[in-house]
Amino acid sequence: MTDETEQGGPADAGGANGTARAPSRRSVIGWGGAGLALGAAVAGGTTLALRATDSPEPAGSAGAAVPFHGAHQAGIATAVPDRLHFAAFDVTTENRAELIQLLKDWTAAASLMTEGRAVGEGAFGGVPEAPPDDTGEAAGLKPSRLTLTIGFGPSLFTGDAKARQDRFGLAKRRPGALVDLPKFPGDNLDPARSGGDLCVQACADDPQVAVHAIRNLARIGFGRIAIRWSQLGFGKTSSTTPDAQTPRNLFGFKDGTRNVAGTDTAALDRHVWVSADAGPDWMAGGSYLVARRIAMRIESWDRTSLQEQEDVFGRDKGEGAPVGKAREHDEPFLKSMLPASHVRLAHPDSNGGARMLRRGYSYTDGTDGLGRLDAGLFFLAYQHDVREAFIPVQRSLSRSDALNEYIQHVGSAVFAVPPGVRDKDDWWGRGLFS
Ligand SMILES: C=CC1=C(C)c2cc3[nH]c(cc4nc(cc5[nH]c(cc1n2)c(C)c5CCC(=O)O)C(CCC(=O)O)=C4C)c(C)c3C=C
Ligand SMILES: [Fe+2]
Repeated sequence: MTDETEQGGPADAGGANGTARAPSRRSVIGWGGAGLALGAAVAGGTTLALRATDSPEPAGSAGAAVPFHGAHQAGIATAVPDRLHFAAFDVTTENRAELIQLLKDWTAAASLMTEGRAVGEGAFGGVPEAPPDDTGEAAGLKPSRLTLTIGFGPSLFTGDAKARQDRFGLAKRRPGALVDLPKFPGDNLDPARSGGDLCVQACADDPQVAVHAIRNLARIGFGRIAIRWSQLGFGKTSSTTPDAQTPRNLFGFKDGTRNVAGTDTAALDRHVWVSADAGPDWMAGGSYLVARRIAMRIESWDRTSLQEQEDVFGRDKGEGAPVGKAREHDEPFLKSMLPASHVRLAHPDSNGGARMLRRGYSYTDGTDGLGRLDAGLFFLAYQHDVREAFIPVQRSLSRSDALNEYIQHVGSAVFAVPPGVRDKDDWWGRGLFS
């Protein structure tokens, strides 16, 4: 497992999902302007030569690269960069071989982009008659700790919405844990912001790097997939690095205080990674992701007294300490909190020990027609089984949480997130299709 700090990871670049040094995209594209030279460099392992000629930033900087290959996909337990572009896709081809080829093409592109390299033969200097392989807007930008994480939605295993046939022969391979989420009280889900056959989570320090990654994957998939919905996020609301300062959500509270840490291998094994005996084989080392777009009623909240705000969460607003305690990381005493307080209801002791790794982001999409901020939390949580974590916790929150007066769930999706891509011969989803 990674041993990262919020600023980056170990100084060596070799470990699985650690943070590595990498060149700027401009320098690679400069080399790769000769097209074939870049292809050869990437395929033939002249990575070191490319790195040596560049002047990489120190490994701890925001410009560093996070290794793409490893036992687990990067973007789960790795440090959370500040920007997100999340996309859910519908698979439009009905052809299994085309879907497999897409996943191979995506893997190759993702591996390059996370290293700070351009897709294929780059954005410039190629054949004038053809569109360039890369769209170019990330040229000259650092890798920015870009992580790309793929997931497979329930609908991939059951066919398209109209016919419900088994398009890709995957029905028997659907994990028991990949259940459709139930409707919870208060849900006001927009189908146009929900579901998806595939998802890709792009996290990076630079929003342009994250957007470039999703844009290029969508472009590569043209004719085989179509974007169903996507979500931009900023200001991570939970970190996986407890030694760093806890970020604040749009209600002004520290969020992620008691999150699963990316360095806590025991908690990750127990609560986040799918174990080998849980089945199916192809999910061992993977995880299940729940994504919820949760609108936050900012104006109502801003007119609420400080006391009420603190009662809602069961923590104080400044320090983030639980009720009756002085420091943020003091152990909460649940009975001293109001029964409807968010932390009391969400705490593992109220949910049979259930935990999940949260790595959500704030979002704002301007204002609605009534002058209210269209803003909220894009909640992302990884767990080994949604039936044991998100579903029971959300069932309890949706019934009783005092926070419900100020929030509404408006989008929802669940995905099986396979284990990591082991090496350059491996590809996203190989286990599922083998
Ligand atoms: C179903 C899971 C959860 C949803 C949905 C959810 C929404 C949500 N949460 C906040 C703000 C905070 N949540 C905090 C703690 C917390 N929340 C969940 C789960 C869900 N939250 C858990 C499991 C926990 C940890 C409980 C514990 O172990 O004590 C906190 C407190 C700080 C912290 O520990 O992270 C805040 C603040 C918002 C605003 C929100 C929806 C918009
Ligand atoms: Fe919460």
